[in-house]
Amino acid sequence: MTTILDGTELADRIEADVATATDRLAEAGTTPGLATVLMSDDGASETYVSMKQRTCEELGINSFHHEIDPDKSAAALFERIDALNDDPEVHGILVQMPVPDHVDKQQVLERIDPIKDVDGFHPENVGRLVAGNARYKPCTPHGIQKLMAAYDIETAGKDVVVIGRSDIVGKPMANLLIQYGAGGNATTTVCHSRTRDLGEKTRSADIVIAAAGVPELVDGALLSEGVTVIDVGVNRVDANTDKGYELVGDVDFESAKGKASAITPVPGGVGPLTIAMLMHNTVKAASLQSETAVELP
Ligand SMILES: Nc1nc(=O)c2c([nH]1)NC[C@@H]1CN(c3ccc(C(=O)N[C@@H](CCC(=O)O)C(=O)O)cc3)C=[N+]21
Repeated sequence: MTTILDGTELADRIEADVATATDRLAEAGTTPGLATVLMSDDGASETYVSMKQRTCEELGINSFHHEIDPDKSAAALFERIDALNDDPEVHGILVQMPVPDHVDKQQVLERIDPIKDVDGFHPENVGRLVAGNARYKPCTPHGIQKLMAAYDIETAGKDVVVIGRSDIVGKPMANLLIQYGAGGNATTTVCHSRTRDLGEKTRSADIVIAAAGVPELVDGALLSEGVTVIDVGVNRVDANTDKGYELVGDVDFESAKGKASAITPVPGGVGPLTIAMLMHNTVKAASLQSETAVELP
């Protein structure tokens, strides 16, 4: 029997608790606010940003959306970020990635006031995370930790293989996994496009976290019996559907399910948790900035 790890259900529960914390803060005079900034015409980015706005509204969080023409200069984006840094109603700022090639991503991340950096991508927050003193844990790795905890999937002493070394998922995920404490203490291997023999690594893993952005990279042949499989992929591949595409993970679900004791689906796995933890970080940001303590899930 393979357990399907239900991210949608857990995200709903986390969001209900975040909504309660939002109410407490609002009663104390601070309604949490999240600003999303989109500098892209990409359909997937538009979808994700609108999902974030909608979830804010459901939870009672103020949502402020800003679009910058992707043909504009980086200065246009920086000016907007500066204004949001100065806006007391905005507690969290998310600049949707990727930004256009002519905009230096690192400069964008460093421009955001670290206290408003609810993605946790500013070097100050990355440094805190690596030091074991995270302020805002990056949303996707944080969500994966919550999912494993909810299903009593132990990481301590386990062999975990992370596939992918992105700043958004792979690197922070590996950092959390090697830390002391709950959701950590794992023997962690980070694999990537230059890894010589991926299967050799993944077949000896207790937990495989696939975050390479390659559709169906991981199939049953790469896995051992009883493994836990976490699929971070959200790849849109052309298909004969209403939308003209189909959402495919980094894992070939059917063949992997044949080996796994537990596996996340796509959609309905990690994705919804990413959004839930963004809401969590936004309320934490409002709490820190208003110096009003609230209980968070
Ligand atoms: N600054 C920044 N922060 C991010 O957190 C960020 C980003 N940039 N750029 C892109 C990635 C991607 N991302 C997703 C969030 C939710 C789903 C999600 O909820 N997916 C649904 C399906 C959605 C659909 O139908 O397309 C699911 O998996 O069930 C997916 C992907 C956040 N990202």
